[in-house]
Amino acid sequence: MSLAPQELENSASKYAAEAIRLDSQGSRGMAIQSYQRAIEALVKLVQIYPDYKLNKVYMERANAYQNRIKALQMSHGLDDDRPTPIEDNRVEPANGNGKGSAPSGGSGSKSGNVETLKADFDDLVMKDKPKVSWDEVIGLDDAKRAIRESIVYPMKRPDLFPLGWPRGILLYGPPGCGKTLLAAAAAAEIDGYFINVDAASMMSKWLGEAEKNISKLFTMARKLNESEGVPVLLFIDEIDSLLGQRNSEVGGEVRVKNQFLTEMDGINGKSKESQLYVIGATNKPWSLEAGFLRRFQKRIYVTLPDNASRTNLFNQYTRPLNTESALKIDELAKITDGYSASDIKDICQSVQLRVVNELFESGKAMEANANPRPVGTTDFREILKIRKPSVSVDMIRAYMRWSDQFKAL
Ligand SMILES: Nc1ncnc2c1ncn2[C@@H]1O[C@H](COP(=O)(O)OP(=O)(O)OP(=O)(O)O)[C@@H](O)[C@H]1O
Repeated sequence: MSLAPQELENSASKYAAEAIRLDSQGSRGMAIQSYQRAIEALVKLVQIYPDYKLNKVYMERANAYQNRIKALQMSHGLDDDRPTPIEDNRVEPANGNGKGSAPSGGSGSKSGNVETLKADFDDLVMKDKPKVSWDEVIGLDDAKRAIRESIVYPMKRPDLFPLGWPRGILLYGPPGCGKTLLAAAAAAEIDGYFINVDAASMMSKWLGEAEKNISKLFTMARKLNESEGVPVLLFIDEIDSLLGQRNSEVGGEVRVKNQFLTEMDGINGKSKESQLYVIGATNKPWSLEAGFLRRFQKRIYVTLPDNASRTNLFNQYTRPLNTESALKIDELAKITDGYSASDIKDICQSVQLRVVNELFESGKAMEANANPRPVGTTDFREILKIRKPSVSVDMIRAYMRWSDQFKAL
């Protein structure tokens, strides 16, 4: 999660803690105001980032605060002097600032019987059998080979690996270059389960103790592997946030980190029968410390696409579009040096939107058989004027420097 949502989340959490404190002191009016602010921050978060994995949790919290406001208003109408009790059925605010309990509605209120809310850990964990083929992952030949060598071959012929093989793989590099796709393709090739979690959500204040989440996650992956007898690939995105400054609790980071290292040791020390792999992904490899890196014996740089890959990406993402026959894909590849694969996908989408908008603006969109005109090289040039690469040259230099020192294929 980038900075802005983190700030919103922090502010929601701050208002909620304040509301609960005021509530427990019987300051009804002020508590209501703070609950209201917490709700506003949560709702904003969900609106701005509609796909974020924690949204369900946020909405549940917002509903709980809303119910508490109703309960407070109701009891206010009934009896001015008696504060609504909130002692019963308390819910610890997840991990957060630990300043108080989440509202329960309390036995004294008529309508505010808010259920005990537990953020649902399972909501964060997407378990899937992906159908991504290696061909869909454009370029990245070194990364594909390294993943095949460490996951696919040992899977197929474990007898050829008497000394064991690595179970931890780190994919690092700029955002939007295919880390997730690569991991999904590996899971597809071995016909395994792909568990996709993002470490930043696991560290969220709203989800209970982060180290317990880590332990639940590994237990779940182990059980799945043992019970179904199929390989399990645990993909942990933004793995650097396990070390992060987000956990405000003193000592929290250390416990999370230690829990993770212990779990990784468990996996690396496993017998040949175990088919559990951990692929960690990060855009900030430099924030990982030595203990972490040691557990990922393979460290693979997932780079920006080169010229040939950009050509293939443009081919892939313009295929479903109606393009002019003279579309110069080679030129597009040349002028997009420095753009990520996901930038290129976005650019193709923007070009299509441009011609669709044109059609609507012409007033003809709803006429029978009305279609946008084909997209051409000029459309791409126009979009590129206003769409800069999402990764800076300085960032790329930083990845290369880090690679020189820590890459391990
Ligand atoms: N190498 C690639 N080949 C084809 N499409 C790609 C490639 N890399 C990225 N894309 C497109 O961009 C989208 C985002 O890429 P993906 O999520 O795999 O990147 P990532 O490196 O994991 O990024 P992040 O660091 O932001 O998680 C993909 O769903 C895919 O559509």
